Amino acid sequence: MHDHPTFTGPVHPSLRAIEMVAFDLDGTLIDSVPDLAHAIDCMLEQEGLAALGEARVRDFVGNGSRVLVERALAAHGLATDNLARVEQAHQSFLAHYAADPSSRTRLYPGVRECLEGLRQAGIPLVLITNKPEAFIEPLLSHFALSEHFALALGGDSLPTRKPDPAPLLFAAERLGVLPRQALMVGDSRHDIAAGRAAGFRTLAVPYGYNHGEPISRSHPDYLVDSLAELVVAG
Ligand SMILES: O=C(O)COP(=O)(O)O
Ligand SMILES: [Mg+2]
Repeated sequence: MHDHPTFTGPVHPSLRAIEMVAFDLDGTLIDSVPDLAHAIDCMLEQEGLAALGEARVRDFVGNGSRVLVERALAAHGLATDNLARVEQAHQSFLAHYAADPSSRTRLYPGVRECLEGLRQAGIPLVLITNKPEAFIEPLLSHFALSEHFALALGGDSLPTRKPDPAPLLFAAERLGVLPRQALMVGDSRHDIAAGRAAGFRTLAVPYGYNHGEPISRSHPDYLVDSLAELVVAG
């Protein structure tokens, strides 16, 4: 077990006996909805549909890019069983998002301190997002966070994504850590469900995207207002 020698204060109880921390990305580390909503609205404009804006799009985030696009089309009353139309809209969204995934996106307060503190304590970190893998590296490098993660998995890296536990179990096995020695940190019920199904401990932040519902309803093992609470004296 690590002895967490460089923490400035007491170790947060969620980290006791933890040998790997898995972080969600959107809504946990980064407030990405402004860029996601912009790309959705550009896609909608191309499809001859009205923009939805950040407040609407925020509640659609959490199950990957294709479901995000389906929800945006459904908000306009369009059936999502028209696969060709969904595919075209998805490709349009991906192209718009790829053109600018970060200029309106911000790191949440406490994130950098948390990642740096955990790294200094020698705890390996992994990133497990439902967003397509292609966007992970551009975003992490934009915020100079790439070096913190031993492994990063996207929603299309494996056959299944959160709330399925497969990416969490894959990461634990890759790092040689038992599920009960791992902590899943996220903002959505899909993170908590995946963490629980994988046998990880779970910790939630309340400020992200959870389809408009309080994350406390998912009964995470821990809830913190800021990730800084993991590494500073409380
Ligand atoms: O892309 C999404 O739907 C959500 O991504 P996340 O898993 O990083 O929150
Ligand atoms: Mg999230």
